[in-house]
Amino acid sequence: DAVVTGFAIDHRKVAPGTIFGAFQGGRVNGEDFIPAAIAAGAIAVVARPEARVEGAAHLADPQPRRAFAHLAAQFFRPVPDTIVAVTGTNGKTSVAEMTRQIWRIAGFSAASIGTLGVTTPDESVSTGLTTPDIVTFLATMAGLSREGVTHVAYEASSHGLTQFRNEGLRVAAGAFTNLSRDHLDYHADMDDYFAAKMRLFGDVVDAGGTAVIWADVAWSDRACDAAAARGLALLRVGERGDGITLLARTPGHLGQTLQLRHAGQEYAVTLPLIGAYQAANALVAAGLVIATGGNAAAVFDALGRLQPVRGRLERAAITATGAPVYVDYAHTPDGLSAAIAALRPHVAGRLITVFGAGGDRDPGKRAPMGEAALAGSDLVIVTDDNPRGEDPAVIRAAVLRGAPGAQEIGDRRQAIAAAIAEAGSTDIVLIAGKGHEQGQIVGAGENLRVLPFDDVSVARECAGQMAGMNP
Ligand SMILES: CC(=O)N[C@H]1[C@@H](OP(=O)(O)OP(=O)(O)OC[C@H]2O[C@@H](n3ccc(=O)[nH]c3=O)[C@H](O)[C@@H]2O)O[C@H](CO)[C@@H](O)[C@@H]1O[C@H](C)C(=O)N[C@@H](C)C(=O)N[C@H](CCC(=O)O)C(=O)O
Ligand SMILES: Nc1ncnc2c1ncn2[C@@H]1O[C@H](COP(=O)(O)OP(=O)(O)OP(=O)(O)O)[C@@H](O)[C@H]1O
Ligand SMILES: N[C@H](CCC[C@H](N)C(=O)O)C(=O)O
Ligand SMILES: [Mg+2]
Repeated sequence: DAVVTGFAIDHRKVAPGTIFGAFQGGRVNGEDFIPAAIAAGAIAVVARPEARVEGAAHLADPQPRRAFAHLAAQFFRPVPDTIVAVTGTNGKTSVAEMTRQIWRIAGFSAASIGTLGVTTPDESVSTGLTTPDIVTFLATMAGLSREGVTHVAYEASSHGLTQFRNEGLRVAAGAFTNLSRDHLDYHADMDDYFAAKMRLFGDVVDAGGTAVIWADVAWSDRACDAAAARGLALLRVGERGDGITLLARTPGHLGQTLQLRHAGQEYAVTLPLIGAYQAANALVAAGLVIATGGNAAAVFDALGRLQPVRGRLERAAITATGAPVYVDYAHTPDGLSAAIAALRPHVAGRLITVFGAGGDRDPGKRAPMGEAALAGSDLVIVTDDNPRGEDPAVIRAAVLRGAPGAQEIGDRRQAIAAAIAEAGSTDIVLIAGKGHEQGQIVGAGENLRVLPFDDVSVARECAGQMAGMNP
C-alpha cells in the first residue's frame, strides 16, 4: 500500500519511500547497508533471497540487479520512444554520437548517453562513467523524455551489461562494433568478455528488434550467431556485410569517399572524417538509424554532414613547422593500430606517437599497446595516462616492454612538447589515450586527485610556444 517515492542503489541516497537495491559489489557488499537504508526510510529492499531484511518488504531475487532494474523501469516513465544501444571494445562513443547526429539532421530531438556524458540538443553533461548506474540511467531517460527527446542512442559497456546498469527499457536495435583486448582485469578471458557484450543481444534488445553488426572483424560471426539465436533481425555492415555493403573506400585529404550498397541500390558518400575506423563507425550508426525506420537515402546523405566526435582523431594544432597534431582516444592495442592506420596515408615523413596506459586497468594490455605503437610509428614517446593508484614508472616500464627503444617522458606535457619540437614539416604527431578527457587522475581512494589536463589545449599551447607566439 505504500507510496514509492524513488529508487536507490546507494544507502546514502535513500529517502522515505525509496526502494533500495542491495547488491554484492566488487568493493563492498551492499547487503551490509540494508539496516541503514531501512532506517533512512526504505520501504522495500531488492536483494538475494539469503539477504536479511527486517522492517521492510524483501523483494527477493537471485539476480537482484536485474530484478531492481526491471522494477525501477516501471517507475521512471515515460521514456523516449526510440532507444538503441551500442556495444564493442572500441567505437561505442563514436557510434552513439554519430547516431544522435544523423537523427538530428533528420529533424528529430535526439540524445546520446555514454563516455562523453549525456548529450542533448542543448547541452552535454558528464556522468563520470560510460554506462551510468541504473538509477541515473533510468532517471536520465525519463528526464530526456520530459524535455521532448524522442530518440536516444546509448553506450553499453561490458561493465554496464554485466552489472545490469541499463535494463528494462524497450531497446529497438543494438549494435556490435568489434572485440579486442581490454578489461581483462574485470573479465576472466576474452570469451567471458564477449559473453558480457552479448547480453545486449541475448537480453537487452527487444524481442523482434534488430542487431546491427560490423561484419569485418574476427568476432562478427559469433555476434551474428548470438543475435540469430535470440531471433533478432540481422543487419550486417562492412565489406562482408550484406545489409550495408562497403564496396570501396578512398581516403582523401580531409575525409574519404565511400561506395555503398543497400537494398539493391548503390550510394556514394563523402564522409568528412578520416580513417577506416571512422568509416566503420559511421556505417554502423547509419545501420542503427535505418533499423529503426530511417530512410536510407536520407541517412547516407546525412553521413556527408557528420561533425567530428570530440577527441577522436581531432586535429588539435599545427606546429610551427606545419606538422598536424592529432588527439585520439585510443587506449587499447587495437585502438592504437586503428588510429595509426587512419593517419598513415596522410604522413609523408614520420609519424610521432605519444601515449601511455591507464593505471588500475587491465595491465596485460600495456605491452601490446607498446607493440602496436612501435609497429606503426617512426618515433614513440611513452608517457603517463591516468596512473590512478599505481606507480606511473611501473606502468611505463610495462608499456616499454612492448616498445623497446621508445623514448620515456613521464610528464605528459613535457612528452607532448618534445613530440611537437621534434616534428618537421612532413611529419604528423599523434597524442593518444585521453581524447576528450579533461584531467589526469592520480592516486586512489582518499588520495585520488584529478589534475586538470586537456591534450588538445596542451598541444595548442606547445605548438604556440614553439612558434614563439605564446612565450
Ligand atoms: C568495477 C565497477 O564497474 N564498479 C562499479 C560498480 O561497483 P560495484 O557494484 O562493484 O559497487 P561497490 O562499490 O562494491 O558497492 C556495492 C554496492 O553497495 C552500495 N553502497 C556502497 C557503499 C556505501 O556506503 N553504500 C552503498 O549502498 C553501492 O552503491 C553498490 O550498489 O558500481 C558502482 C556504482 O554504480 C560504480 O561506481 C563502480 O564503478 C567504478 C567506480 C569504476 O571505476 N568503474 C569502471 C571500471 C567502469 O565501470 N567502466 C566502464 C567501462 C568503460 C569502457 O567502456 O571501457 C563504464 O561503463 O564506465
Ligand atoms: N571501429 C573501430 N575500430 C577500431 N578502433 C576504433 C574504432 N572506433 C574507435 N576506435 C578507437 O578507439 C578509440 C575510442 O573510440 P570511442 O570512444 O568511440 O570508443 P568506446 O568504445 O566508446 O571507448 P570506451 O570503451 O572508452 O568507452 C578511438 O579514438 C579509436 O582510436
Ligand atoms: N573507458 C576506459 C577509458 C580509458 C581511458 C584511458 N585514458 C585510461 O585512463 O586508461 C576505461 O575506463 O578503461
Ligand atoms: Mg565510450
